[in-house]
Amino acid sequence: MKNICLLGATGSIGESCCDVLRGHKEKFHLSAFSFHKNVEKARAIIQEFSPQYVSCGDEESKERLSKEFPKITFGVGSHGLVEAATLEEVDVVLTAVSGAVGFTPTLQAIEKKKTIALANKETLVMAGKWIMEAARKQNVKILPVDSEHSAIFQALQGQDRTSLRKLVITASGGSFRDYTREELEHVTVEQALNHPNWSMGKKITIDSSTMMNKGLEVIEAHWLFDVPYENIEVVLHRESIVHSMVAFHDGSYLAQLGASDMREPILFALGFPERLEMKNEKPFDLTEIGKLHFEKMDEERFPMLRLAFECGKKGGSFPTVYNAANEIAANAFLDGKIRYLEIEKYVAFACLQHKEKEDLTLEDVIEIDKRTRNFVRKEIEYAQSQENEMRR
Ligand SMILES: NC(=O)C1=CN([C@@H]2O[C@H](COP(=O)(O)OP(=O)(O)OC[C@H]3O[C@@H](n4cnc5c(N)ncnc54)[C@H](OP(=O)(O)O)[C@@H]3O)[C@@H](O)[C@H]2O)C=CC1
Ligand SMILES: CC(=O)[C@@H](O)[C@H](O)COP(=O)(O)O
Ligand SMILES: [Mn+2]
Repeated sequence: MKNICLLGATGSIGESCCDVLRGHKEKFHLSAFSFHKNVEKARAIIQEFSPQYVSCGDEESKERLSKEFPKITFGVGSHGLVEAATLEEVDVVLTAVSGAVGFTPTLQAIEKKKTIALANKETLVMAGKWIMEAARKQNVKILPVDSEHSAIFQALQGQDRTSLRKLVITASGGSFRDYTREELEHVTVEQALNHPNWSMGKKITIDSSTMMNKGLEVIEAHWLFDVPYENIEVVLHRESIVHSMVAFHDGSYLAQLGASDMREPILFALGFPERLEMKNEKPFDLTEIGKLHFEKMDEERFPMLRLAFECGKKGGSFPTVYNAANEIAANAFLDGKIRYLEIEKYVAFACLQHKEKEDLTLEDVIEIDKRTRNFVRKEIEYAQSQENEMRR
Protein backbone atom coordinates (compact mmCIF):
# COMPACT_ATOMS: atom_id res chain seq x y z
CA MET A 1 0.00 0.00 0.00
CA LYS A 2 1.34 3.44 -0.95
CA ASN A 3 0.23 6.33 1.26
CA ILE A 4 -0.41 9.40 -0.85
CA CYS A 5 -0.43 13.10 -0.05
CA LEU A 6 -2.29 15.07 -2.72
CA LEU A 7 -1.55 18.81 -2.70
CA GLY A 8 -4.29 20.57 -4.68
CA ALA A 9 -6.90 17.81 -4.38
CA THR A 10 -9.78 20.08 -5.41
CA GLY A 11 -8.25 21.07 -8.77
CA SER A 12 -8.26 19.46 -12.19
CA ILE A 13 -5.22 17.22 -11.54
CA GLY A 14 -6.57 16.61 -8.03
CA GLU A 15 -9.82 15.31 -9.50
CA SER A 16 -8.00 13.03 -11.96
CA CYS A 17 -5.81 11.75 -9.13
CA CYS A 18 -8.83 10.98 -6.93
CA ASP A 19 -10.25 8.93 -9.79
CA VAL A 20 -6.98 6.98 -10.07
CA LEU A 21 -7.03 6.32 -6.30
CA ARG A 22 -10.68 5.26 -6.51
CA GLY A 23 -9.76 2.65 -9.11
CA HIS A 24 -6.94 1.17 -7.01
CA LYS A 25 -8.04 1.15 -3.38
CA GLU A 26 -5.92 -1.98 -2.82
CA LYS A 27 -2.76 -0.08 -3.89
CA PHE A 28 -3.22 3.49 -2.69
CA HIS A 29 -4.48 5.24 0.41
CA LEU A 30 -5.05 9.00 0.50
CA SER A 31 -3.38 9.92 3.80
CA ALA A 32 -3.34 13.68 3.40
CA PHE A 33 -4.55 16.34 1.02
CA SER A 34 -4.77 20.10 0.64
CA PHE A 35 -7.34 22.47 -0.80
CA HIS A 36 -7.46 26.24 -1.02
CA LYS A 37 -11.02 27.59 -1.33
CA ASN A 38 -13.30 24.77 -2.42
CA VAL A 39 -14.69 23.54 0.93
CA GLU A 40 -17.57 21.60 -0.65
CA LYS A 41 -15.26 19.51 -2.79
CA ALA A 42 -12.85 19.04 0.13
CA ARG A 43 -15.72 17.73 2.26
CA ALA A 44 -16.67 15.20 -0.41
CA ILE A 45 -13.03 14.01 -0.67
CA ILE A 46 -12.86 13.58 3.12
CA GLN A 47 -16.09 11.58 3.12
CA GLU A 48 -14.91 9.30 0.35
CA PHE A 49 -11.24 8.75 1.31
CA SER A 50 -11.06 9.29 5.12
CA PRO A 51 -7.58 10.89 5.21
CA GLN A 52 -5.63 11.49 8.43
CA TYR A 53 -4.66 15.08 7.62
CA VAL A 54 -6.23 17.92 5.60
CA SER A 55 -4.68 21.31 4.90
CA CYS A 56 -7.21 24.13 4.37
CA GLY A 57 -6.78 27.47 2.60
CA ASP A 58 -8.01 29.53 5.56
CA GLU A 59 -8.87 29.39 9.27
CA GLU A 60 -12.61 29.62 8.68
CA SER A 61 -12.82 26.44 6.59
CA LYS A 62 -10.49 24.70 9.05
CA GLU A 63 -12.90 25.57 11.91
CA ARG A 64 -15.91 24.35 9.94
CA LEU A 65 -14.38 21.04 8.87
CA SER A 66 -12.77 20.35 12.27
CA LYS A 67 -16.24 20.38 13.84
CA GLU A 68 -17.63 18.03 11.20
CA PHE A 69 -14.66 15.60 11.29
CA PRO A 70 -13.21 15.56 14.81
CA LYS A 71 -10.98 12.52 14.15
CA ILE A 72 -9.05 14.26 11.35
CA THR A 73 -6.14 16.65 11.95
CA PHE A 74 -6.50 19.93 10.06
CA GLY A 75 -3.87 22.49 9.16
CA VAL A 76 -3.99 25.79 7.35
CA GLY A 77 -2.10 27.84 4.72
CA SER A 78 1.54 27.35 3.77
CA HIS A 79 2.27 25.66 7.11
CA GLY A 80 -0.54 23.18 6.46
CA LEU A 81 0.85 22.35 2.99
CA VAL A 82 4.23 21.48 4.55
CA GLU A 83 2.62 19.45 7.36
CA ALA A 84 0.58 17.47 4.83
CA ALA A 85 3.59 16.81 2.58
CA THR A 86 5.87 15.74 5.42
CA LEU A 87 3.41 13.60 7.39
CA GLU A 88 5.22 10.55 8.79
CA GLU A 89 3.08 7.91 7.05
CA VAL A 90 3.14 9.55 3.59
CA ASP A 91 5.20 7.75 0.91
CA VAL A 92 4.39 9.77 -2.23
CA VAL A 93 3.53 13.47 -2.53
CA LEU A 94 1.67 14.51 -5.68
CA THR A 95 2.19 18.26 -6.01
CA ALA A 96 -0.81 19.52 -7.96
CA VAL A 97 -1.36 22.99 -6.59
CA SER A 98 -1.24 25.78 -9.14
CA GLY A 99 1.78 28.10 -9.05
CA ALA A 100 5.05 28.37 -7.16
CA VAL A 101 3.22 27.92 -3.84
CA GLY A 102 4.09 24.27 -4.49
CA PHE A 103 7.81 24.92 -4.06
CA THR A 104 8.24 24.87 -0.25
CA PRO A 105 6.11 21.80 0.53
CA THR A 106 7.79 19.90 -2.33
CA LEU A 107 11.27 20.78 -1.08
CA GLN A 108 10.33 19.89 2.51
CA ALA A 109 8.87 16.57 1.34
CA ILE A 110 12.13 15.78 -0.48
CA GLU A 111 14.06 16.56 2.71
CA LYS A 112 11.86 13.95 4.42
CA LYS A 113 12.67 11.47 1.64
CA LYS A 114 9.16 11.30 0.17
CA THR A 115 8.85 10.28 -3.47
CA ILE A 116 7.57 13.22 -5.50
CA ALA A 117 5.01 12.95 -8.30
CA LEU A 118 5.27 16.39 -9.86
CA ALA A 119 2.48 18.06 -11.82
CA ASN A 120 3.37 21.52 -10.54
CA LYS A 121 5.93 22.67 -13.15
CA GLU A 122 6.22 26.16 -11.57
CA THR A 123 8.17 24.62 -8.68
CA LEU A 124 10.97 23.46 -10.99
CA VAL A 125 10.97 26.66 -13.02
CA MET A 126 11.22 28.80 -9.91
CA ALA A 127 14.12 26.91 -8.33
CA GLY A 128 14.95 23.76 -10.30
CA LYS A 129 18.58 23.72 -9.21
CA TRP A 130 17.64 23.48 -5.52
CA ILE A 131 14.88 20.91 -6.01
CA MET A 132 17.10 18.65 -8.10
CA GLU A 133 20.07 19.02 -5.75
CA ALA A 134 17.92 18.14 -2.74
CA ALA A 135 16.46 15.14 -4.59
CA ARG A 136 19.94 13.88 -5.50
CA LYS A 137 21.21 14.39 -1.96
CA GLN A 138 18.25 12.58 -0.37
CA ASN A 139 18.15 9.96 -3.13
CA VAL A 140 14.53 10.83 -3.82
CA LYS A 141 12.72 10.12 -7.09
CA ILE A 142 10.92 12.95 -8.87
CA LEU A 143 8.37 11.29 -11.12
CA PRO A 144 6.93 13.59 -13.79
CA VAL A 145 3.15 13.93 -14.04
CA ASP A 146 3.09 16.69 -16.67
CA SER A 147 2.02 14.72 -19.78
CA GLU A 148 5.03 15.69 -21.96
CA HIS A 149 7.53 14.86 -19.24
CA SER A 150 5.81 11.62 -18.39
CA ALA A 151 6.06 10.73 -22.09
CA ILE A 152 9.79 11.51 -22.15
CA PHE A 153 10.34 9.65 -18.87
CA GLN A 154 8.55 6.61 -20.28
CA ALA A 155 10.49 6.76 -23.56
CA LEU A 156 13.79 6.93 -21.66
CA GLN A 157 13.12 3.82 -19.54
CA GLY A 158 15.80 1.23 -20.20
CA GLN A 159 17.72 3.50 -22.60
CA ASP A 160 21.38 4.37 -22.45
CA ARG A 161 21.45 8.10 -21.62
CA THR A 162 24.65 8.63 -23.62
CA SER A 163 22.77 7.75 -26.81
CA LEU A 164 20.20 10.52 -26.26
CA ARG A 165 20.25 13.22 -28.96
CA LYS A 166 17.34 15.50 -28.10
CA LEU A 167 13.93 15.84 -26.48
CA VAL A 168 11.03 16.78 -28.72
CA ILE A 169 8.19 18.36 -26.74
CA THR A 170 4.82 18.61 -28.44
CA ALA A 171 2.57 21.67 -28.14
CA SER A 172 -1.11 21.77 -29.05
CA GLY A 173 -0.83 25.50 -29.82
CA GLY A 174 -3.59 26.34 -27.33
CA SER A 175 -6.85 28.17 -27.82
CA PHE A 176 -5.49 30.74 -30.30
CA ARG A 177 -3.15 28.64 -32.40
CA ASP A 178 -4.69 29.85 -35.67
CA TYR A 179 -5.06 33.51 -34.64
CA THR A 180 -2.74 36.19 -36.00
CA ARG A 181 -1.06 38.58 -33.54
CA GLU A 182 -3.54 41.28 -34.62
CA GLU A 183 -6.47 39.00 -33.87
CA LEU A 184 -5.13 38.44 -30.36
CA GLU A 185 -5.63 42.07 -29.41
CA HIS A 186 -9.27 41.75 -28.39
CA VAL A 187 -9.65 38.12 -27.32
CA THR A 188 -11.66 37.41 -24.17
CA VAL A 189 -11.04 35.26 -21.09
CA GLU A 190 -13.83 32.95 -22.20
CA GLN A 191 -12.18 32.38 -25.58
CA ALA A 192 -8.78 31.84 -23.97
CA LEU A 193 -10.21 29.19 -21.64
CA ASN A 194 -11.45 27.12 -24.57
CA HIS A 195 -8.53 24.69 -24.98
CA PRO A 196 -8.80 22.53 -28.12
CA ASN A 197 -7.83 19.22 -26.47
CA TRP A 198 -7.45 19.32 -22.70
CA SER A 199 -9.77 20.16 -19.82
CA MET A 200 -7.51 21.81 -17.21
CA GLY A 201 -7.41 24.51 -14.54
CA LYS A 202 -7.75 28.15 -15.61
CA LYS A 203 -4.17 29.32 -15.14
CA ILE A 204 -2.57 26.50 -17.15
CA THR A 205 -5.18 26.92 -19.91
CA ILE A 206 -4.22 30.59 -20.26
CA ASP A 207 -0.53 29.55 -20.18
CA SER A 208 -1.14 27.06 -22.94
CA SER A 209 -2.61 29.77 -25.17
CA THR A 210 0.26 32.23 -24.57
CA MET A 211 2.82 29.41 -25.02
CA MET A 212 4.00 30.16 -21.48
CA ASN A 213 3.01 26.59 -20.62
CA LYS A 214 5.40 25.25 -23.25
CA GLY A 215 8.07 27.69 -22.09
CA LEU A 216 7.68 26.47 -18.51
CA GLU A 217 7.77 22.88 -19.78
CA VAL A 218 11.04 23.44 -21.65
CA ILE A 219 12.66 24.65 -18.41
CA GLU A 220 10.99 21.82 -16.48
CA ALA A 221 12.42 19.29 -18.97
CA HIS A 222 15.90 20.81 -18.67
CA TRP A 223 15.87 20.18 -14.91
CA LEU A 224 14.08 16.83 -14.85
CA PHE A 225 16.21 15.18 -17.53
CA ASP A 226 19.44 17.19 -17.23
CA VAL A 227 19.37 18.05 -20.93
CA PRO A 228 20.87 21.33 -22.28
CA TYR A 229 18.46 23.79 -23.92
CA GLU A 230 20.21 23.31 -27.27
CA ASN A 231 18.93 19.71 -27.23
CA ILE A 232 15.30 20.53 -26.50
CA GLU A 233 12.91 21.19 -29.37
CA VAL A 234 9.24 22.11 -29.41
CA VAL A 235 6.93 21.14 -32.26
CA LEU A 236 3.33 22.09 -32.88
CA HIS A 237 1.14 18.98 -32.74
CA ARG A 238 -2.52 19.85 -32.98
CA GLU A 239 -3.95 16.52 -31.88
CA SER A 240 -2.12 16.16 -28.50
CA ILE A 241 -1.88 12.43 -29.16
CA VAL A 242 1.91 12.13 -29.24
CA HIS A 243 2.64 13.47 -25.76
CA SER A 244 6.35 13.97 -26.56
CA MET A 245 9.33 12.19 -28.10
CA VAL A 246 12.95 11.34 -27.54
CA ALA A 247 15.50 11.22 -30.38
CA PHE A 248 18.63 9.05 -30.23
CA HIS A 249 21.98 9.28 -32.00
CA ASP A 250 21.18 6.29 -34.21
CA GLY A 251 18.33 8.25 -35.82
CA SER A 252 15.55 6.52 -33.86
CA TYR A 253 12.70 8.38 -32.19
CA LEU A 254 10.66 6.94 -29.33
CA ALA A 255 7.29 8.56 -28.72
CA GLN A 256 4.56 7.98 -26.15
CA LEU A 257 0.96 8.20 -27.38
CA GLY A 258 -2.39 8.19 -25.68
CA ALA A 259 -5.69 9.93 -25.09
CA SER A 260 -5.79 13.46 -23.62
CA ASP A 261 -6.37 12.08 -20.16
CA MET A 262 -4.23 13.16 -17.21
CA ARG A 263 -5.21 10.04 -15.28
CA GLU A 264 -2.69 8.18 -17.46
CA PRO A 265 0.51 10.01 -16.38
CA ILE A 266 -0.83 10.15 -12.80
CA LEU A 267 -1.42 6.39 -12.77
CA PHE A 268 2.03 5.81 -14.25
CA ALA A 269 3.75 8.02 -11.64
CA LEU A 270 1.85 6.62 -8.66
CA GLY A 271 2.20 3.02 -9.82
CA PHE A 272 5.87 3.34 -10.86
CA PRO A 273 7.71 1.07 -11.49
CA GLU A 274 4.55 -1.03 -12.00
CA ARG A 275 2.15 -0.32 -14.88
CA LEU A 276 -1.32 -0.58 -13.36
CA GLU A 277 -4.60 -1.09 -15.13
CA MET A 278 -6.55 2.06 -16.09
CA LYS A 279 -10.16 1.78 -14.91
CA ASN A 280 -12.85 3.47 -17.08
CA GLU A 281 -10.33 4.00 -19.83
CA LYS A 282 -11.08 6.75 -22.38
CA PRO A 283 -11.60 5.40 -25.90
CA PHE A 284 -8.42 5.66 -27.97
CA ASP A 285 -8.40 4.48 -31.57
CA LEU A 286 -5.68 5.67 -33.96
CA THR A 287 -7.70 4.57 -36.96
CA GLU A 288 -10.43 6.98 -35.90
CA ILE A 289 -7.92 9.76 -35.32
CA GLY A 290 -6.52 8.98 -38.76
CA LYS A 291 -3.86 11.65 -39.14
CA LEU A 292 -1.27 13.23 -36.88
CA HIS A 293 0.27 16.58 -37.77
CA PHE A 294 3.60 18.13 -36.80
CA GLU A 295 4.59 21.70 -37.63
CA LYS A 296 7.45 24.04 -36.82
CA MET A 297 6.81 26.54 -34.04
CA ASP A 298 6.62 30.17 -35.15
CA GLU A 299 8.76 32.13 -32.68
CA GLU A 300 7.43 35.49 -33.90
CA ARG A 301 3.88 34.37 -33.28
CA PHE A 302 4.75 32.86 -29.88
CA PRO A 303 7.44 35.11 -28.37
CA MET A 304 7.00 33.59 -24.88
CA LEU A 305 8.51 30.34 -26.13
CA ARG A 306 11.61 32.12 -27.39
CA LEU A 307 11.84 34.02 -24.09
CA ALA A 308 11.75 30.72 -22.14
CA PHE A 309 14.79 29.46 -24.05
CA GLU A 310 16.54 32.79 -23.45
CA CYS A 311 15.77 32.79 -19.71
CA GLY A 312 16.68 29.11 -19.43
CA LYS A 313 20.03 29.64 -21.13
CA LYS A 314 20.81 32.69 -18.98
CA GLY A 315 19.96 30.50 -16.00
CA GLY A 316 20.19 31.68 -12.39
CA SER A 317 17.01 33.48 -11.41
CA PHE A 318 15.84 34.41 -14.94
CA PRO A 319 13.41 31.45 -15.03
CA THR A 320 12.21 32.50 -11.54
CA VAL A 321 11.34 35.94 -12.91
CA TYR A 322 9.75 34.48 -16.06
CA ASN A 323 7.46 32.32 -13.94
CA ALA A 324 6.63 34.82 -11.20
CA ALA A 325 5.76 37.61 -13.66
CA ASN A 326 3.53 35.23 -15.58
CA GLU A 327 1.65 34.04 -12.49
CA ILE A 328 0.70 37.62 -11.68
CA ALA A 329 -0.06 38.62 -15.29
CA ALA A 330 -2.04 35.49 -16.19
CA ASN A 331 -4.18 35.85 -13.06
CA ALA A 332 -4.64 39.58 -13.76
CA PHE A 333 -5.96 38.68 -17.21
CA LEU A 334 -8.30 36.11 -15.66
CA ASP A 335 -9.51 38.81 -13.24
CA GLY A 336 -10.21 41.20 -16.11
CA LYS A 337 -7.49 43.65 -15.05
CA ILE A 338 -5.33 43.49 -18.18
CA ARG A 339 -5.78 42.66 -21.85
CA TYR A 340 -4.58 39.35 -23.28
CA LEU A 341 -1.46 40.61 -25.05
CA GLU A 342 -0.42 42.47 -21.91
CA ILE A 343 0.43 39.12 -20.29
CA GLU A 344 3.39 38.84 -22.67
CA LYS A 345 4.25 42.49 -22.18
CA TYR A 346 4.55 42.19 -18.39
CA VAL A 347 6.52 38.94 -18.54
CA ALA A 348 8.94 40.32 -21.13
CA PHE A 349 9.33 43.59 -19.21
CA ALA A 350 10.04 41.82 -15.90
CA CYS A 351 12.71 39.64 -17.57
CA LEU A 352 14.23 42.62 -19.38
CA GLN A 353 14.65 44.74 -16.25
CA HIS A 354 15.95 41.84 -14.15
CA LYS A 355 19.57 42.15 -12.98
CA GLU A 356 21.13 38.87 -11.93
CA LYS A 357 22.65 38.55 -8.48
CA GLU A 358 26.08 36.99 -8.12
CA ASP A 359 26.49 33.75 -6.13
CA LEU A 360 22.75 33.22 -6.12
CA THR A 361 21.36 31.40 -3.06
CA LEU A 362 17.95 29.83 -2.55
CA GLU A 363 17.07 32.72 -0.22
CA ASP A 364 17.91 35.13 -3.08
CA VAL A 365 15.64 33.18 -5.44
CA ILE A 366 12.75 33.29 -2.95
CA GLU A 367 13.30 37.04 -2.55
CA ILE A 368 13.49 37.59 -6.35
CA ASP A 369 10.28 35.61 -6.83
CA LYS A 370 8.54 37.85 -4.27
CA ARG A 371 10.05 41.06 -5.66
CA THR A 372 9.01 40.19 -9.23
CA ARG A 373 5.43 39.56 -8.12
CA ASN A 374 5.31 42.93 -6.36
CA PHE A 375 6.90 44.65 -9.34
CA VAL A 376 4.37 43.28 -11.83
CA ARG A 377 1.45 43.90 -9.44
CA LYS A 378 2.51 47.54 -9.07
CA GLU A 379 2.99 47.98 -12.83
CA ILE A 380 -0.52 46.64 -13.41
CA GLU A 381 -2.00 48.87 -10.69
CA TYR A 382 -0.23 51.89 -12.13
CA ALA A 383 -1.46 51.16 -15.67
CA GLN A 384 -5.00 50.71 -14.32
CA SER A 385 -4.87 54.01 -12.44
CA GLN A 386 -3.62 55.78 -15.59
CA GLU A 387 -6.45 54.29 -17.63
CA ASN A 388 -9.03 55.37 -15.03
CA GLU A 389 -7.53 58.87 -15.04
CA MET A 390 -7.84 59.08 -18.82
CA ARG A 391 -11.47 57.95 -18.70
CA ARG A 392 -12.41 60.83 -16.34
N1 LIG B 1 -4.69 20.32 -15.34
C1 LIG B 1 -3.84 19.64 -16.08
O1 LIG B 1 -4.24 18.84 -16.93
C2 LIG B 1 -2.37 19.80 -15.89
C3 LIG B 1 -1.85 20.57 -14.87
N2 LIG B 1 -0.50 20.65 -14.67
C4 LIG B 1 0.01 21.45 -13.56
O2 LIG B 1 -0.58 20.99 -12.37
C5 LIG B 1 -0.80 22.07 -11.45
C6 LIG B 1 -2.30 22.11 -11.11
O3 LIG B 1 -3.03 22.40 -12.28
P1 LIG B 1 -4.62 22.30 -12.31
O4 LIG B 1 -5.05 21.09 -11.55
O5 LIG B 1 -5.02 22.44 -13.71
O6 LIG B 1 -5.04 23.60 -11.50
P2 LIG B 1 -6.45 23.94 -10.83
O7 LIG B 1 -6.56 25.42 -10.85
O8 LIG B 1 -7.53 23.13 -11.41
O9 LIG B 1 -6.24 23.46 -9.32
C7 LIG B 1 -5.34 24.09 -8.47
C8 LIG B 1 -5.35 23.47 -7.10
O10 LIG B 1 -4.49 24.22 -6.25
C9 LIG B 1 -5.23 24.81 -5.19
N3 LIG B 1 -4.70 26.16 -5.00
C10 LIG B 1 -4.88 27.23 -5.78
N4 LIG B 1 -4.21 28.30 -5.27
C11 LIG B 1 -3.61 27.87 -4.15
C12 LIG B 1 -2.81 28.50 -3.14
N5 LIG B 1 -2.47 29.80 -3.23
N6 LIG B 1 -2.37 27.76 -2.10
C13 LIG B 1 -2.68 26.44 -2.02
N7 LIG B 1 -3.45 25.79 -2.92
C14 LIG B 1 -3.89 26.50 -3.96
C15 LIG B 1 -6.68 24.80 -5.64
O11 LIG B 1 -7.56 24.79 -4.49
P3 LIG B 1 -9.12 25.25 -4.58
O12 LIG B 1 -9.66 24.69 -5.86
O13 LIG B 1 -9.71 24.58 -3.36
O14 LIG B 1 -9.19 26.73 -4.51
C16 LIG B 1 -6.71 23.49 -6.42
O15 LIG B 1 -6.80 22.41 -5.53
C17 LIG B 1 -0.30 23.32 -12.17
O16 LIG B 1 1.02 23.56 -11.79
C18 LIG B 1 -0.34 22.94 -13.65
O17 LIG B 1 0.59 23.65 -14.43
C19 LIG B 1 0.38 20.00 -15.46
C20 LIG B 1 -0.07 19.24 -16.51
C21 LIG B 1 -1.48 19.11 -16.82
C1 LIG C 1 -1.94 17.99 -20.14
C2 LIG C 1 -0.69 18.74 -20.03
O1 LIG C 1 0.35 18.19 -19.76
C3 LIG C 1 -0.71 20.18 -20.32
O2 LIG C 1 0.46 20.81 -19.89
C4 LIG C 1 -0.87 20.23 -21.80
O3 LIG C 1 0.35 19.83 -22.31
C5 LIG C 1 -1.26 21.53 -22.31
O4 LIG C 1 -1.13 21.45 -23.68
P1 LIG C 1 -0.41 22.53 -24.54
O5 LIG C 1 0.38 23.45 -23.66
O6 LIG C 1 0.42 21.76 -25.49
O7 LIG C 1 -1.57 23.25 -25.16
MN1 LIG D 1 2.00 19.54 -20.16
